[in-house]
Amino acid sequence: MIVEARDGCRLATRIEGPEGAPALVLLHGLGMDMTLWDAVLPLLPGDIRVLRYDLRGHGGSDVPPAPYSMGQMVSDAEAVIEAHGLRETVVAGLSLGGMVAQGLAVKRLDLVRALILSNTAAKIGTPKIWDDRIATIRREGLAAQVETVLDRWLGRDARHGSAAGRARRMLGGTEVEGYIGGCAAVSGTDLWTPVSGLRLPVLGIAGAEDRSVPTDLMRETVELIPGARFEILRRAGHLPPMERPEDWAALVSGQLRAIGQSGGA
Ligand SMILES: O=C(O)CC1=CCC(=O)O1
Repeated sequence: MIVEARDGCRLATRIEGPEGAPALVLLHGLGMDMTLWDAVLPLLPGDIRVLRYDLRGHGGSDVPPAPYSMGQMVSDAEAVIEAHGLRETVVAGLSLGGMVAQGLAVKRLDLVRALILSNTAAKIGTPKIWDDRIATIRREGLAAQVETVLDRWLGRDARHGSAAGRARRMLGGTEVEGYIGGCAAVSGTDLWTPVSGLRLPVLGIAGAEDRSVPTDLMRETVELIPGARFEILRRAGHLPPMERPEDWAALVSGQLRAIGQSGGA
């Protein structure tokens, strides 16, 4: 289903699972698309509804001219969740998607019952780092940067396996304008203060070999929220849902059960 955002940007969405069941919303990261979740979907409990979509500028969604703001991306998430008639969802976001998830919880707690934050933080990098990256991509194109990004994303085990091929396809399929738009959204985001005011169940999942969002950076964000649980996946980089789908899905399934969103299987 296509959902139109407030500014007319058309977002490609997909929903699966039993109607009326508690919902899990999946938000991918920069240079990715909703196929990030393909390997974990069959491993999640059968009694939840799973909604995923391609962020603006990514996958099958429209690619408006850069830059994009975090406000726009949070508003997109609101539009997608509301268009599917959902409330009180569990929102799981990875990297840029995790920033959108945090921003959504700050703005619309009625839509967010719990957060699963994967390989993300309240603030990632510095404006200088992102400005440099944007300038490089504008100059050289994204194709020239694919191997550099994959090197940052993937843990040692995944570099030569099937996950590398799938990650390369996602990144290679991303348009320069969409990637740069997403870089600008990350660059302009610092959720440190508002996230420290959040009170809801949170599971943080880091990859021990993540070179994009190191475990300590992620831990600092998770520790802002009292009671949050933090897990580090061994032998995983920035894309555990692709690199370690069984481990990532087991953590998420356990959390869904712990907060009463799933009865099991
Ligand atoms: O591409 C990267 O290096 C890491 C990243 C930061 C935000 C995001 O979504 O990806």
